[in-house]
Amino acid sequence: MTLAELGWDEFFAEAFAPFQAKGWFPARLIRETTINYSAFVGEDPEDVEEVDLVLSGKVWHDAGTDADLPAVGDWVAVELGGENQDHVIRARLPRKSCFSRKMPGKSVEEQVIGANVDVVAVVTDSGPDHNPRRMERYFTLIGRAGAKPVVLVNKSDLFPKSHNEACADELRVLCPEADVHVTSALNNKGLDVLQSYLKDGITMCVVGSSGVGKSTLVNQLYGEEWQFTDDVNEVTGKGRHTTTSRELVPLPFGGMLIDNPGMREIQMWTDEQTLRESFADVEAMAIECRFADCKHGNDKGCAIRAAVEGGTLDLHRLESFLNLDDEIGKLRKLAKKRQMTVERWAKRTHRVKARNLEDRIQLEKDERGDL
Ligand SMILES: Nc1nc2c(ncn2[C@@H]2O[C@H](COP(=O)(O)OP(=O)(O)OP(=O)(O)O)[C@@H](O)[C@H]2O)c(=O)[nH]1
Ligand SMILES: [Zn+2]
Repeated sequence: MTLAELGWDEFFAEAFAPFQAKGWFPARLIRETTINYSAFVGEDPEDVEEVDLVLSGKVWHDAGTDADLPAVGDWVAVELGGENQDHVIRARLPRKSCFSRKMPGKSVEEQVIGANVDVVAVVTDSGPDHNPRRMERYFTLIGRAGAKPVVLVNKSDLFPKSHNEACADELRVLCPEADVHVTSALNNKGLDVLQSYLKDGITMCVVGSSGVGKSTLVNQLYGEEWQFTDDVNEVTGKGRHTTTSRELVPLPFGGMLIDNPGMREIQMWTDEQTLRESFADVEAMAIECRFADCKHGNDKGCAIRAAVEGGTLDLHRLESFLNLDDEIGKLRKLAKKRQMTVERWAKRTHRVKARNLEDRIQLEKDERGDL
């Protein structure tokens, strides 16, 4: 494989020029674990080689936030170590694009899902997963990343053609920049369009709710079972996935895919605003209630209760609406807990990553303010 096939171009070559003078090599990060990174290093630009890397204390130290740290998809400058020496990431090159999300809650902490991502494919279906509001959130993330949005309305075999098309049209209106395709990953139908995006040097992320068919699709593209496993847990009877690290995988016919467990979490993020928005229809009904302070209980002239009695509003939905404040409280707690876990995790990985002795010594010096 060549550097160019990995996406190396003039933009990165120019950014790399000062590091070349130091005898370092360009590399693209393909995997990130809690202890180190793996990358394809272009010591020979026409024949890259996979190596493990550690992060230099300087890069770690200079990173103002987690989002500044090298992430899967990043191009970095690497100093190759001799025998029994670590190969060290000396610098991260600027990103052309960065697919990231904000942590839920009030925090402004940014979490990088993949760096230098060209195309983000959102997998959904025209049935239970169809949710224009959630799709809007995806489109916002993708737009901010500077990537091309592609939507796959999957599981087309399960729904009538007209239904799939209506759903696709709705999404096209929602995001005119997006290419929307109807697919059936299970039957390998419509997936050939993806190959028109996956050219040499192009990196794609596949995101979407659990169970919409992302792994099925990726396996179809890859032509064989990739790192996704689908063993069925004997106790729960449910399939489970063993993908634990972030990974960039070159595809046999060109292009690359980034898989990232973080992407699987996107569908779980909800925030107060989304929760409120999802009850917009009920809130609109409340305007029709006779009294402005209607509690939608036994109050006279309550439009919401009338809707429940008339069968146009589900009772469960009304109950959830009445519990909205509770729900928001729970959400805030959850977001806080999740954020604390992430922060703790990030601190730990920082420490572990600077495990290269020389870097640690430098780091301690830096921290003491020595020269
Ligand atoms: N009928 C039908 N079933 C599909 C299709 N694509 C995937 N499935 C099935 O949907 C189920 C979930 O598919 P996965 O590929 O594991 O879904 P996923 O998006 O990777 O799910 P997570 O790993 O939980 O995020 C499996 O039983 C698939 O066989 C499709 O196009 N049609
Ligand atoms: Zn009311």
